[in-house]
Amino acid sequence: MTVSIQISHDFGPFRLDTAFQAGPGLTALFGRSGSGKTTVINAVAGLLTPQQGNITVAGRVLFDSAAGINLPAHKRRVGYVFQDARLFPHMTVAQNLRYGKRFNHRPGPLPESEVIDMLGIGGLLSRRPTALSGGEKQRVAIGRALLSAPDILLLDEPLAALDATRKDEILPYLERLRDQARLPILYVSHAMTEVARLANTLVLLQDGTVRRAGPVTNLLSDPDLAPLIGLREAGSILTARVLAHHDDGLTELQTAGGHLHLPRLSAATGSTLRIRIPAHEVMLALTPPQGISALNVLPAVVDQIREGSGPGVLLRLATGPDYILARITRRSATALGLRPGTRCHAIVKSVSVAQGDVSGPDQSSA
Ligand SMILES: Nc1ncnc2c1ncn2[C@@H]1O[C@H](COP(=O)(O)OP(=O)(O)OP(=O)(O)O)[C@@H](O)[C@H]1O
Repeated sequence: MTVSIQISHDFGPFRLDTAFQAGPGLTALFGRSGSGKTTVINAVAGLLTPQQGNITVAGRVLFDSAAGINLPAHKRRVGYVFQDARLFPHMTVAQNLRYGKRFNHRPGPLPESEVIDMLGIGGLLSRRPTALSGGEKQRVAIGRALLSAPDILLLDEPLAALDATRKDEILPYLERLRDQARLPILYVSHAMTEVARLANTLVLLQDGTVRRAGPVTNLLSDPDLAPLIGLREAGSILTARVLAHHDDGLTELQTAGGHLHLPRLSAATGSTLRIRIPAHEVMLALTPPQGISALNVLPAVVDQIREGSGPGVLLRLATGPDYILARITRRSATALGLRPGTRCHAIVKSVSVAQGDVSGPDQSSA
């Protein structure tokens, strides 16, 4: 494993007791405010010395309390990007980027020209930070971190200070970073939409401990974890391939469980996409629905049912080898007689789309 973390620290009222491993690609640390996400990445960066534990990144031991190893922050080879970009205001973008290279003589994961290209900051090089939007500042901060030749990137809610439009603007750059940077990324967030779009691996933190860690697809389709993720945000992600762009303005996607039709997408035929199906956007029918306007109906088998204390139930449905989550009322589940093994049809009312495979290009060989 590329990253291995096992740390304990007692702050008095709050105790962190966290262990997880992460492979290449983007690992999201997700949890409510105060669950310990920033404390974990501060420990990796060397900004906090845990009372006990060990941290290894790309084969280098950064911290091992038993062996008395505690590398200082500047020797850890971490690139840290904070919520606010923290660029040097008196320097141009080019000088800020070069600053990243100042303290190391090793080649970075990507050459400078590729970093500039990947982050789309070539046109900004002579500007000062005051002349940049929030999203542009964050892209420069990521570039500066990458050029310091890190073994790992730590991103602490890099979109938190941006409005919705700026967030949408920067997300495709983060997808490219995930797919092209060739180094592990720990990404702190409490926004499930970002996590679903970007993560390969998910670490769910609750009160300082890891509730679950694993591939994002598995965790997001687990009904037992939905209350922790947030019932309104619950939903599964799948990989889909663009099959065709039709003349009537629809794009046809192939998932392992069947075909979906969405309003025209710009992605090329044959490309792979990551799609998210929110649980509350799925309806169920026992027979193939007829006479309805919904285009997207997948044959499914009920795999798991989770009842909560409210009026809703969560169902995990197998659609081929994939799983999707559906949230319907307990009354409907009873009326339809749903139980594990029931064959049904999932009517998918809306789907959101992002670039990239759910497993990530690096994970296939992991
Ligand atoms: N130096 C410290 N001294 C005492 N308590 C601390 C210290 N650093 C963090 N904590 C406590 O540890 C807990 C976890 O904080 P942390 O910032 O890691 O949470 P988080 O999940 O990143 O939250 P948020 O999403 O709000 O940023 C909090 O209760 C915080 O008050």
